[in-house]
Amino acid sequence: METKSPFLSEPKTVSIVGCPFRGGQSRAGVDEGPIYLVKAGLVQQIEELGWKVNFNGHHQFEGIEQELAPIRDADVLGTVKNPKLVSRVCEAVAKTVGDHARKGELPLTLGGDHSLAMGTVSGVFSAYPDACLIWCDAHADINTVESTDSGNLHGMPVSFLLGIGEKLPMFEWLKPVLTPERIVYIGLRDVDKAEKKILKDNGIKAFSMHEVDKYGIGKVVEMALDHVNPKRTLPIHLSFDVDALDPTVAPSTGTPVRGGLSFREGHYICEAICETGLLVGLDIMEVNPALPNMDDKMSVKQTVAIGCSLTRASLGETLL
Ligand SMILES: NC(=[NH2+])NCCC[C@H](N)C(=O)O
Ligand SMILES: [Mn+2]
Ligand SMILES: [Mn+2]
Repeated sequence: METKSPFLSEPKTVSIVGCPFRGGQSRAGVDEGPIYLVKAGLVQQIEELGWKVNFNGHHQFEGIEQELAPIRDADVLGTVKNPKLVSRVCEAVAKTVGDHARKGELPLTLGGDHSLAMGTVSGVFSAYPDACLIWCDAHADINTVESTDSGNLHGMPVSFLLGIGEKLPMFEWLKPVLTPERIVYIGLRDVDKAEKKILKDNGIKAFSMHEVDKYGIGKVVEMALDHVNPKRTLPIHLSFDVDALDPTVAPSTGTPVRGGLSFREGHYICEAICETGLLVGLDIMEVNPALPNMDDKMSVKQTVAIGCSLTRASLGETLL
């Protein structure tokens, strides 16, 4: 770890924000993701790369969950599921992540489902308003309240961050911190029809698996950075949904889609972003240790290990 960050304080510190949360989607188990990642030794692995690590236990959302329990079954607005719960949790995450970022620490958020990115991106962009966002995912997660078929908020965080679509009253706290030219996608291959239109109408740059096949991952990451960060001066937030990887590589996730990134392609993205020296925020999302089924311990081990190795690659682990 020789490079000195223009943004982070010394000694370089990672603050882990463990988010055992699943309210943005319907499959049980994704709330166990952060617990498994830490149990696999992630704290020590990051320390071995030369970082100071803050981790004081996972975020406790019980207070919020209990307080909202009486409205639990009624927490639906139109088609949108759990909007009050997701909003309250993301608001808390935004505050925690923002506080770490303002102190010059690098917040590492362990999901939990990808709705949490409303919190992580809000938090990081409150500290770095000119930051850019690199979103690695099979999905665009840019459905709006109007366009969603599933009603799951983990399919909508990007539209909320951009401030497009109908604004739900409980998300009053969430400011549109993101602009369309400051986000770029890598790995897309399961984008809803309405989402394709949103991407097009807003001129949002995306490198799908088609572009990864066509140009190779090296060129794709270079083009993605050229788009959001042409002079390589702006802070970078990387939000990595493990379903960006092929299901043969990362099987334990809620919405797997075949034809994804290889093991190396996924890690290359993290390594190349690390090499810029501009990373200020990182999310590792959608690791679900209850999938594909309770008996498949090998798949869980493999996916948790990849959550850890993607993190290490983002934080300076090199092959040589
Ligand atoms: N973070 C995720 N895994 N998102 C999957 C979203 C799938 C689908 N587009 C939806 O809106 O529900
Ligand atoms: Mn996804
Ligand atoms: Mn996602």
